[in-house]
Amino acid sequence: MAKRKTSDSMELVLEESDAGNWVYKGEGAANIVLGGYNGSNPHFVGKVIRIQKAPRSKTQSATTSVLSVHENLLWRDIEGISASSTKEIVGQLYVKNVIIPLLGSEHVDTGMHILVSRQFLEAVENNIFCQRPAWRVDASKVNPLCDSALLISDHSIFPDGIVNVSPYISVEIKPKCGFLPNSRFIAEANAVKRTISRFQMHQVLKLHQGEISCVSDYDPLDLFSGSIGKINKAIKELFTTPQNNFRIFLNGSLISEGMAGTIDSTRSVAGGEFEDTLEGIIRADRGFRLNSFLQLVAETILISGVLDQLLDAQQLDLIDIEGAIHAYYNVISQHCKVCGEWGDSKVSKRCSPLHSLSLEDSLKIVRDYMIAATAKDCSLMLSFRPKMDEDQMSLHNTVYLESINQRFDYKAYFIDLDMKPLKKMVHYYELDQKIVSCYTQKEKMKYEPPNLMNRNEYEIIDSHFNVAGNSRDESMLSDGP
Ligand SMILES: O=P(O)(O)O[C@@H]1[C@@H](OP(=O)(O)O)[C@H](OP(=O)(O)O)[C@H](O)[C@H](OP(=O)(O)O)[C@H]1OP(=O)(O)O
Ligand SMILES: Nc1ncnc2c1ncn2[C@@H]1O[C@H](COP(=O)(O)OP(=O)(O)OP(=O)(O)O)[C@@H](O)[C@H]1O
Ligand SMILES: [Zn+2]
Repeated sequence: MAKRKTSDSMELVLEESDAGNWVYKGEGAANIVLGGYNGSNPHFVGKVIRIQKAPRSKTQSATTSVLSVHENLLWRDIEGISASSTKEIVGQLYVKNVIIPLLGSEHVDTGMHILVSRQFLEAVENNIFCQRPAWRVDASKVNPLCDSALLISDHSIFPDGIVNVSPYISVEIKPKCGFLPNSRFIAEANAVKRTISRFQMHQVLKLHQGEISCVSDYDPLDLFSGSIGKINKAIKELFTTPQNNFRIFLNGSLISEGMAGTIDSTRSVAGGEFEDTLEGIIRADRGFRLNSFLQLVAETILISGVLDQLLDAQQLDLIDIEGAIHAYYNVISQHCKVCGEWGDSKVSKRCSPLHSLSLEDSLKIVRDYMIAATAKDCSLMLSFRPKMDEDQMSLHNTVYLESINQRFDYKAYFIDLDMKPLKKMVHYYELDQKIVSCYTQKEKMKYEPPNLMNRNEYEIIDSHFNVAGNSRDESMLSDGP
């Protein structure tokens, strides 16, 4: 490992020979995460490194600027943002100045910027190839042209400096949007958005497009409800159909089978096997541990209140994408394509006042929408360790599970708090319309027997929703200006 002098500090540089000290931990659409460091540098113990990915379909260039002109305008109040030379630095400033004031510093880790050599990235790419889900490999690779990465605490472990005598267990939950929109800019044809959660409707589109093989009964509205019964139900549903919304780690290693980034995981771990895993963590008889564990997760969500702030941040999306899209066109000073398509209709008339807003007001609407988008897509990591000595002082919060009379230390951290690219606004609008219209069509089919339906209606859905091809567009993960 080398050290390189930068303008204001000495930074660590990860070289080719360091790659073997890290193991694959997981990935999302935009980043690959390595952990389990087994080298000799104490800076890296208990940490993960988060490395940008690049879509295979796009030629990468090292010279594109980090933020576009309009993004610089949108985020100009974040000190130092326009001078930031890498995505990681922009990301850190965003977390520090925008996200932490909303979610609190207790549950957020800004991480540290480190340098990585191209040889390090290429060696990582080779080393982790076999562990990555095939569909992620097809879509993207480690971006060989980024020269920095983010070093963050591994939130799936309990690093105390004390030798760990007791095992610990962590869950990662991607809660998604926990409220129903109530904006007057929602078209009447889309009124269903006011009563059914976006997650539930999106499941129908994902099923239709072949991204999942069965729909999940998880509903974010339950998870965010503040009612223990509903939170319990949400956690059970997440365990039953985890998809990419629920993962389990034992002593820092992923144990929920086949889930490392796969979107279609129908079951996390075999119930019986998991009962054995929980021995030594949950003080209950075999057969009762799983239920207690799921209860523990639900209780912790309730007593920690950690989702309350997240919900407030999500609700910065005040006027829904059907309103915010118009403010977006004001910000980029372009003719509004949505109003253009609606022509002289009722909807267009309802939304046209949005085009008379000042630039400042339009910027605020779009900024708040983008922040809410981050809050709707982040994940929560909850880690638990049984308290062996009830009287022992703890550095962590504790939770008491009455049903089994047992106390646990716990930690709660949000991960994946990335700034979303501004150009995604158009995608957000289009996806929203697709989700609602697919859901509405499918509901209609439920009540109208197929033989009475006009054949054209099926054709319209299939051509519109591209049944054969999976329409997930990972080109969005690298944002050009
Ligand atoms: O639009 P959504 O709700 O499908 O969310 C996307 C996620 O899909 P999913 O949670 O499976 O539905 C999607 O997750 P997956 O790739 O499906 O695991 C990403 O998190 C994506 O964000 P980004 O492009 O990496 O910044 C997410 O995009 P954003 O909407 O957060 O920008
Ligand atoms: N600080 C951390 N501690 C432990 N595990 C982590 C940490 N950060 C990320 N991970 C693991 O790596 C996976 C991918 O990370 P992350 O969600 O940040 O990727 P992403 O590409 O930004 O995701 P998305 O698809 O939502 O954009 C996570 O799902 C989690 O399992
Ligand atoms: Zn408009």
